[in-house]
Amino acid sequence: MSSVVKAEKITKTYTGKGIPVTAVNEFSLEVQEGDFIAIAGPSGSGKTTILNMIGTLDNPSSGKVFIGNEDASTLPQKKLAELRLQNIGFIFQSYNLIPVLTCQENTEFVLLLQGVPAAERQKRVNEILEIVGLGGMNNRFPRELSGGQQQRVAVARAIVSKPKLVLADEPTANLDSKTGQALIDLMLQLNKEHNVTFLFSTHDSMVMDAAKKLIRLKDGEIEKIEEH
Ligand SMILES: Nc1ncnc2c1ncn2[C@@H]1O[C@H](COP(=O)(O)OP(=O)(O)OP(=O)(O)O)[C@@H](O)[C@H]1O
Repeated sequence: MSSVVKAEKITKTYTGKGIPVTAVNEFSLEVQEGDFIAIAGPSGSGKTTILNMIGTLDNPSSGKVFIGNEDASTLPQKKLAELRLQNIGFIFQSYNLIPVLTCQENTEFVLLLQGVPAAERQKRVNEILEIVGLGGMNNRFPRELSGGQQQRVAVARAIVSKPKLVLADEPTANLDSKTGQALIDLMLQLNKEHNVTFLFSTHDSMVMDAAKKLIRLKDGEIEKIEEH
């Protein structure tokens, strides 16, 4: 199995005005193709900080992140942005849909950035909206969708470019338990049938139960790893 991303003893220390805060301390993880991993821990334990560093949205204070075999710290910004665009899909807790764009436009945004031609974009968007259960809703705006449907658009947008890895920061946090379970089932299906690799942060016991590997975090450090 090949390594999708690897974190090697990544540490993040925030040095604001007061005392420096070490949010994450020497966290290491290798994510392999096909993994379905959750990072769980109390509020403030460093989950989001870890995902941001693994997604190369934020730099570690020390330690290294590898995307495939590339050491992210040695790459120029432009190359890093390209590598991120080609390899990683993001699902944020707050959906982060663009309100003035329709489902179709929100979903195809990454494909536009990748220079995929219009006909191919249309085909892929239709396919993916069907997969996430939003077939035919291409022209709806986010405000015309429920929270669960908006989260599905966020999932569609994250997977439409067929990234190697999807990073999902508390994807079920704003959903009721039924909608949350449906979203987990969808991600499990994508993992099984389309070999999409997932790394979550979560407080949600349903996500923890679904995870094949569960990393319990405490005060920025790994407390325990459970394999299911
Ligand atoms: N930009 C920042 N500046 C200073 N401290 C920060 C910053 N971002 C996060 N922190 C601190 O780092 C620690 C870890 O935060 P992080 O958001 O990663 O936790 P989390 O586990 O994702 O929490 P939650 O479950 O509440 O989202 C917290 O103590 C937080 O206050």
